[in-house]
Amino acid sequence: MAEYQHLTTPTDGESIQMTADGLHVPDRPIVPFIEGDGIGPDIWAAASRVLDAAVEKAYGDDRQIEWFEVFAGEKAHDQFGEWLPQDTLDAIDAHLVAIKGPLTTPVGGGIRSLNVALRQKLDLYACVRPVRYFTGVPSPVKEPEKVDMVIFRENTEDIYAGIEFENGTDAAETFKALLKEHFPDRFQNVRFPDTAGFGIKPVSKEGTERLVKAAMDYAIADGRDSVTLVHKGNIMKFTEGAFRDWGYELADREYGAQKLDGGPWRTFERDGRTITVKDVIADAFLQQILTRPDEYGVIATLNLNGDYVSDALAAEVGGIGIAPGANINYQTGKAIFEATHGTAPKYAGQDKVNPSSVILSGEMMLRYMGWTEAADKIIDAMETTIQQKRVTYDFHRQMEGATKLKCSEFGDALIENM
Ligand SMILES: NC(=O)C1=CN([C@@H]2O[C@H](COP(=O)(O)OP(=O)(O)OC[C@H]3O[C@@H](n4cnc5c(N)ncnc54)[C@H](OP(=O)(O)O)[C@@H]3O)[C@@H](O)[C@H]2O)C=CC1
Ligand SMILES: O=C(O)CCC(=O)C(=O)O
Ligand SMILES: [Mg+2]
Repeated sequence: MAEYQHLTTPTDGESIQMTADGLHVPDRPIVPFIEGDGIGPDIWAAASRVLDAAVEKAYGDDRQIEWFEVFAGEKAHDQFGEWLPQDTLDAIDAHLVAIKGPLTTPVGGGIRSLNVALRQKLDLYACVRPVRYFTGVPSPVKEPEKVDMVIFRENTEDIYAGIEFENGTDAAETFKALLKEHFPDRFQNVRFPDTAGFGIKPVSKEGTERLVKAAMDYAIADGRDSVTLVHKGNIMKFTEGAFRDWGYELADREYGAQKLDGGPWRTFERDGRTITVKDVIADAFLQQILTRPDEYGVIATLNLNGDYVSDALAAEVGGIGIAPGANINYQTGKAIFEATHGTAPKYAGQDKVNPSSVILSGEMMLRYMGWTEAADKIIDAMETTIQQKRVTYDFHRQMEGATKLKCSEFGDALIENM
């Protein structure tokens, strides 16, 4: 058992473990949670009640989650003087599956993203964000029901690796000198070298392959008919372009994909189905998900593209109030489930925002744990409650004749509808 400086493991319950046969989930698993900053406490209060109710309604007394609070962000800083205590990493490491609320990242200076740090330190390389439509949700597009995609966003590389040099610092001067000495042709492309800051974007073959493999395996298991590599490889040839090429090579080598005539697209057969592996440049993709969303199923993309695409796609099906996600390492089984949105600080403490993103992240977590009956209860309750037009402010402002509920009341409505 992990030794903690400030935490005490719950005495009831057991850890989830990874075995040769996959995840072993006891009937009373200990699941660490981070409440989060800003709206975190509001949405977590509603979400934890909904998750407990779903488990109870599905399994009675036979199963129960033993919640284990761990700390990051402002709460950790206030209590322990640290933004991301080692205890928290150790607890998630030991219990494998965790769920978190959003954590604040200041723009410009200050701490780097704790959200990104958690993903990188635990090597949770796949950020999985399903985007689907619930009937009745207000949408800015004409046929939102055609949006049904699952984004696989690479979570550990790209510009998020944090290799940046701030203009005016010694580090930036050293980096500039190195660039000037060793790569004078590239240095001369720096338009204003005296004041430029720099960022480096690592993208590797291994990093690409494990992410694309996760997307391909998901497409096979979930009965999807395409995997699309989304990149900006025309401009960033050796990072985003390489992502595309390595993705196609993996499809050929590991899945037996065969090139179609006249282009780079491939197909392969699985379980009597043809799965297409294709690619699209990120800017074109962003317009096509508005004009022809039904042409896309599983999306594999790099870290920054995945961040942009997640919010853009969420907007088509009601916004980031209903956009769940998971950060997963499919080899170790470690996973942290979290909403796509952030801390929405202007709404903090008002019991106002939509808790659906974190509730649906919890639904993904239950499914990941194999507790599908409880997960199904959440989906059914979500469908019923939205069709009853009982919604939070974000949907209410765009819906005719809806009843506006507080965050906690929306949680109550879901429980009532289970
Ligand atoms: N994984 C994480 O923990 C993430 C953390 N962040 C961090 O969060 C902070 C704030 O970021 P910001 O750019 O404002 O983005 P946010 O996602 O926090 O909020 C942007 C807008 O999205 C809408 N929104 C967000 N959450 C909900 C919800 N639960 N229900 C309904 N609407 C919602 C609100 O729209 P409206 O104003 O229209 O009502 C809100 O103003 C930053 O520090 C950022 O770094 C950001 C993303 C992810
Ligand atoms: O870490 C952050 O503050 C932002 C992260 C983010 O936007 C995301 O993961 O979608
Ligand atoms: Mg984001």
